[in-house]
Amino acid sequence: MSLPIYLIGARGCGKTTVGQALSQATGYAFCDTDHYLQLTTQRSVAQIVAEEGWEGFRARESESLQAVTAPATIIATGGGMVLAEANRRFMRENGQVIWLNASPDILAERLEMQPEAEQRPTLTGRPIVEEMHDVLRERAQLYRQAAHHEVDAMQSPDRVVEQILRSLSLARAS
Ligand SMILES: Nc1ncnc2c1ncn2[C@@H]1O[C@H](COP(=O)(O)OP(=O)(O)O)[C@@H](O)[C@H]1O
Ligand SMILES: O=C(O)C1=C[C@@H](OP(=O)(O)O)[C@@H](O)[C@H](O)C1
Ligand SMILES: [Mg+2]
Repeated sequence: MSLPIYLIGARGCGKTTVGQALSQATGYAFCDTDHYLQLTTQRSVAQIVAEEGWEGFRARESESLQAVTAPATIIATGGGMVLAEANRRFMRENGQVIWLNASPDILAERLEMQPEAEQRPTLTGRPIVEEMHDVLRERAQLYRQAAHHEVDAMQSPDRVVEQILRSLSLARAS
């Protein structure tokens, strides 16, 4: 059975973009937990947070992780999926977990170019560069704990896909 592949990492590291390319390269299905929530609730992340708070969003996000998990599927998670210990354990136990790692300055640069504010309401109320520094300071250890493999996400999406495929085949060979 082909285990699901979970992509984790901060906002802007490319989980959605790389996930779609990896799906093309492998023939696996593609799912994005934020898109799943948008479809099933007919609301954006910003609307869910406005109506239910971040706590409500996090509960829905954890449910979406379980709902989209299936064999032979690439799953792009939201950047905060790793905050819950149960989600970190679930991903590690049910699939291969890949951390797309990029520096806070690169992440901020990408997010400034493509903010998608309805899907990415502010987490801290601080300017984006400071926010990404704060977020990685808090979460880097959680991404590291959850991941089976870490990949440099500051390369082109095609190179990131290649590196993921290499990590997975090396893992299978060892
Ligand atoms: N490897 C990459 N190199 C350059 N830009 C990228 C890369 N990956 C993603 N991007 C860009 O960064 C932005 C956020 O990408 P996205 O896939 O939505 O990230 P995430 O799902 O991790 O938040 C998009 O504008 C996307 O085109
Ligand atoms: O980092 C976070 O806490 C979040 C990241 C977003 O997803 P992306 O990482 O796909 O941007 C989305 O789930 C939500 O706005 C919360
Ligand atoms: Mg995304």
